[in-house]
Amino acid sequence: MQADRPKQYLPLVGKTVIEHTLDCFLTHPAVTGIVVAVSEGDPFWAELMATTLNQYPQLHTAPGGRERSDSVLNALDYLVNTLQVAPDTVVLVHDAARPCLSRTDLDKLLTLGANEAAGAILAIPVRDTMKRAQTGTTRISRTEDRNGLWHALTPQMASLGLLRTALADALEKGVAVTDEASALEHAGLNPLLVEGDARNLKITRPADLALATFFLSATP
Ligand SMILES: Nc1ccn([C@@H]2O[C@H](COP(=O)(O)OP(=O)(O)OP(=O)(O)O)[C@@H](O)[C@H]2O)c(=O)n1
Ligand SMILES: C[C@](O)(CO)[C@H](O)COP(=O)(O)O
Repeated sequence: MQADRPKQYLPLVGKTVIEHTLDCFLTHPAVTGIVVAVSEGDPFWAELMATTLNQYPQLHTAPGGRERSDSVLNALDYLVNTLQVAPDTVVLVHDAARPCLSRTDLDKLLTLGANEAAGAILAIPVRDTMKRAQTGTTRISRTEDRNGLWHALTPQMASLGLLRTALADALEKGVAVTDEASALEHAGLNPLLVEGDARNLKITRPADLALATFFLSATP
């Protein structure tokens, strides 16, 4: 992001990226608690927790990890060990860098995923023609069949006990898990794909911040 601070603390339409991300969950009646995984001694998070976020008792902090999957496991451990949350409780894992999640998409996931023992995730079908590059080059090797290909988004939803066991097992075996569904897949499960809105983008490049500004300004 070429920025002077981690991207989740960059300003976006009147507050920080992470405050927008949290909004959707802080205001949802079905969300009884939120655990945010942050690096130890993160001064930006400490400042938010001491000011704008200090009015939310349902907000908790767990230690961040080296990779995304380590942070997620730490947050799940915190739910079990510190908050004593029951294993059959439904959890949603969401990227701090996705500040444009809509209430409509969150409700759709909660509704369609409610009876899914294998979990459910927001995703969008691939629309463009997909090219496979020759290894290590920018030259096309072939065109891939896009039928049945989806972009994985977040939130990703599963029961706490199931996800924690699957994630811990995958990490122990050195399996690359870039999202929660990967861990569930590794456990032999087939989570449900719930079609979401492409506006739920992940802030990765400066242009994404401009898009997020547009989406959040256009949506009341
Ligand atoms: N050690 C890490 C890395 C990432 N994340 C979470 O995973 C989300 C998605 O990761 P991404 O934004 O892709 O992470 P980066 O490593 O910052 O990648 P990028 O190069 O895309 O900016 C982040 O928003 C953050 O919520 C985390 O909790 N712990
Ligand atoms: C979880 C995720 O946002 C789904 O698209 C993505 O996998 C995060 O991966 P990254 O490797 O941390 O960018």
